[in-house]
Amino acid sequence: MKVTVVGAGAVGASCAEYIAIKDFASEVVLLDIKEGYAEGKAMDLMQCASLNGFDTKITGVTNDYSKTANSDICVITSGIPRKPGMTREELIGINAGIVKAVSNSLLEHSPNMVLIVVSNPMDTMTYLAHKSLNIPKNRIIGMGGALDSARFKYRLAEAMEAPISDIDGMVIGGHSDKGMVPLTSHATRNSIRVSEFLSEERLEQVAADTKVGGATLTGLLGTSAWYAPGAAVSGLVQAIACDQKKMFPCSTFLEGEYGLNDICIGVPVILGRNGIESIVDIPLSDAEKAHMQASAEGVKKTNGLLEL
Ligand SMILES: NC(=O)C1=CN([C@@H]2O[C@H](COP(=O)(O)OP(=O)(O)OC[C@H]3O[C@@H](n4cnc5c(N)ncnc54)[C@H](O)[C@@H]3O)[C@@H](O)[C@H]2O)C=CC1
Ligand SMILES: O=C([O-])CC(=O)C(=O)O
Repeated sequence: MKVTVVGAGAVGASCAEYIAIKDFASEVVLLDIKEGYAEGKAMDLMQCASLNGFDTKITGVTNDYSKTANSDICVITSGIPRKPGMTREELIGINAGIVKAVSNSLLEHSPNMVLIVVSNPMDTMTYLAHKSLNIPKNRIIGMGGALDSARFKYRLAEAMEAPISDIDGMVIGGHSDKGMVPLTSHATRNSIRVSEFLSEERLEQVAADTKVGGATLTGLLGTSAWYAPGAAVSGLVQAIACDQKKMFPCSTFLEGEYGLNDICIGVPVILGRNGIESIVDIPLSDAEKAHMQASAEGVKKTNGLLEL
């Protein structure tokens, strides 16, 4: 199983590290445009192998796509991250060109790849990949919901003073400060609805904190987060590589599902060897449906800025 990660920056390197530590891939190729950077990150990570006990071979290359040839899974993390006070949508001007060029180069060398798009604004970058590559939609996946759901569970556990392993919950919708739809009515602690433990006001606060999870970290760090993003990507890569048929909310091209068309946005999907094996239709409350609709309008507005 060969995995390529483009962008050896904060998220790309974190993702490569988690993939290696989980030890399910034979090879990870890190590619970056900055001379020597991916080679350096790969060497540093390989020097963790004997310490962390993995056999995954990590190599780094400077913009040489021939070394990515025949990858089963490719991940795009290349592009600029936001700074405090910015929205993800403001990154479109620089990142759209990068994502378009990188996704085309990847496809040229790995015609059967499953592609995971991470660069922001992620739903729009996933849509851009879908429009530019002309490959089956099940092979293009945007990562956002897996991370947002992890942050939702973190906030729920914090509010309940419970261990995170007790909590289950999911965030769908656009991966943006306003567009996320935390599915509070479906969230549970050991199968008991969270509304049994927390007041409506506290649950609203949990949802609000979840939605600005990325912005909060950007304010603290001066750039956006990388540990949980890297871990979330590695979870998707593992589900595909190991054909796990696990459910994650991911950005995928919709054709009528959830009443939406011609958009990539986060919905629950089953991930396996074919990428998106199926889209899962779950019942939403009227409020959740309205949030999803508003979220889709926001994503479509950003998509409108693309030169397709
Ligand atoms: N979807 C999600 O949940 C998340 C998305 N992100 C996004 O991921 C992206 C990367 O974030 P970081 O890793 O923190 O940024 P970073 O600046 O640490 O790394 C980005 C890397 O991309 C490289 N790069 C730029 N243009 C390239 C090209 N044409 N080809 C190959 N490499 C190129 C840069 O040299 C740099 O090393 C950002 O757009 C950020 O907003 C970050 C976290 C979560
Ligand atoms: O906040 C950002 O810009 C990066 C990101 O998407 C996240 O961490 O959720």
